[in-house]
Amino acid sequence: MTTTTWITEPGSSWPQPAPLEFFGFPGGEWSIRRTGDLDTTQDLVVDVRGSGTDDLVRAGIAASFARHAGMRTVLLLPYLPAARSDHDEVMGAEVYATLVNGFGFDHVVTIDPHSSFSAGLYDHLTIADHTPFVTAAAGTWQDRTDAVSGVIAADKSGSLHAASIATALGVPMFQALKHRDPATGGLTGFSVEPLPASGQLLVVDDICDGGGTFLGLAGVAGIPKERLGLWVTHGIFSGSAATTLPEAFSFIASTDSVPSTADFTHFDVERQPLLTSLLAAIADHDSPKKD
Ligand SMILES: O=P(O)(O)OC[C@H]1O[C@@H](O)[C@H](O)[C@@H]1O
Repeated sequence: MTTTTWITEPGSSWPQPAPLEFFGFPGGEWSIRRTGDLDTTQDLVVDVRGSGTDDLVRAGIAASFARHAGMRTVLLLPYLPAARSDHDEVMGAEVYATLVNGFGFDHVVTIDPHSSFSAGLYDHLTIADHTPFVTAAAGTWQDRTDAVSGVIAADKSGSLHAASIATALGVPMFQALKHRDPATGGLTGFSVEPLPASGQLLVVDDICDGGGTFLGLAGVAGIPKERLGLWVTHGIFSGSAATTLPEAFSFIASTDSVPSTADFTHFDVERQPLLTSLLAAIADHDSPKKD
């Protein structure tokens, strides 16, 4: 279970655990109860990591409780469920957004959504900036090794985001391409622009699932793994990714948006905690704009 409840002063990025607990009825339904005094002048923040259906339903239960208690409600949903299912016959992105919208949160906060289409399906959505996380990760990596000399966009759809990261780091961006068969999920047709002969190269993308995108890219890049790093905002790392990715990348960094169970034996994945930044995005949203 990844659903956590917090209370915050409106506008604060420093939450306290909410005196609430979820419990299940014998029939399988979720509910919530107080475990102490609850200050209902504060915001109730519900924090869901990953896309577990029970976690999402618990979030809805918490929102209902808080609304009836007169509290403002905030949902932290850093990984938008099924955001990649935004163009096929099955539009999972719509289904999850409809579910979450039905919970009636006053604010929903995410980070690095897969597409503007998927993000646009959500009511009251604030998108936190993931750039500082990527630049911090790049800084950590180059402190240990050599200067980052370029950012690689893992595919066409990620090129705008990768370009903004390259700008933030003051380095050029290089475009990689791939083709995914929608029927099988199989990947073919990898290519990448000519890459610099020295310096560290950081591949930047929103999601790593099974890692095929990044292994295919590393294969055509022909760059030794000591010079190749990977940033993904949402690190699922499914299947064999935890063993195959470290064979191609010497540095892998992500956030804690998804409760990945990947076993990166003998390899440290830098996972940057999101909580305070997601809350800060709400505080920024709330504060009056200065001219
Ligand atoms: O190749 P894997 O890791 O399975 O999938 C991740 C890729 O699939 C895309 O939708 C994501 O944006 C990313 O480029």
